[in-house]
Amino acid sequence: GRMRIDIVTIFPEFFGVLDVSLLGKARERGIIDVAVHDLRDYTHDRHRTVDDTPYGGGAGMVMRPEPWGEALDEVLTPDAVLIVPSPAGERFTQALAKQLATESRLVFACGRYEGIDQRVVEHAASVARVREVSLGDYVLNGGEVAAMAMIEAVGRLVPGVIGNPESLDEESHEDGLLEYPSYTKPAVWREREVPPILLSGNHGAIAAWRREQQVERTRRVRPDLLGDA
Ligand SMILES: COc1cccc(Cn2ccc3ccc(-c4cc(N)[nH]n4)cc32)c1
Repeated sequence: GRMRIDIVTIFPEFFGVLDVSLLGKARERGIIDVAVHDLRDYTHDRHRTVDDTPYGGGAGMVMRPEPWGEALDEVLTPDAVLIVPSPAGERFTQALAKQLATESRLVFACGRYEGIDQRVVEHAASVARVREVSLGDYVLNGGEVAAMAMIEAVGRLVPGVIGNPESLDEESHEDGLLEYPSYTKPAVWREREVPPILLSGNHGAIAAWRREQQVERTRRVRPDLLGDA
């Protein structure tokens, strides 16, 4: 397949849904191979312990380095990019998604508790490229939801996964602007009309109107994308 994705998590069942979604087709076509690994398979005690108390004190638990070391020894190859979802990571953006979509191998390390012993990331960086990535400025309970979102955002950009690739060109954040509003039949719905320009057949005027809608919507909702103050 064009891309291989390995996911290490204590909740492997969480990723079962990847079999049915859009990525399910990509997997059938052999474009994207996904393998999920249970971190507890890399523990050796009776209780399959993956966490312990934090050095220096503080609330919560930290994920032990040993199981992670053994799991990544198995899946992390030098050509891979290790993606570690984290509240303290760089922001995940469409630009990063596009960059990751060109990679042949991605490994996702999904943490829980208060995160993973930092030495795991430090060691991994001696083997492969490592990126700690945040989905946004809000706190999740673990990395699985973030990994799922990133896998979907990256997967859909891998050539052959999306049926009609031209739809990728016009979407939000593609040209740095939010997308224009979309309409379909009926022309009138609950006494609300579709903007007449869209029924005019004047494709130049329609393109101009759509661009204006993008700029206006971006200025209203996401002025930060315009570099405005
Ligand atoms: C301050 O609160 C926390 C501090 C540390 C860790 C956790 C919980 N947690 C564990 C692993 C993990 C991986 C990713 C994320 C995450 C990513 C984004 N964008 N939000 N949250 C959260 C995670 C909570």
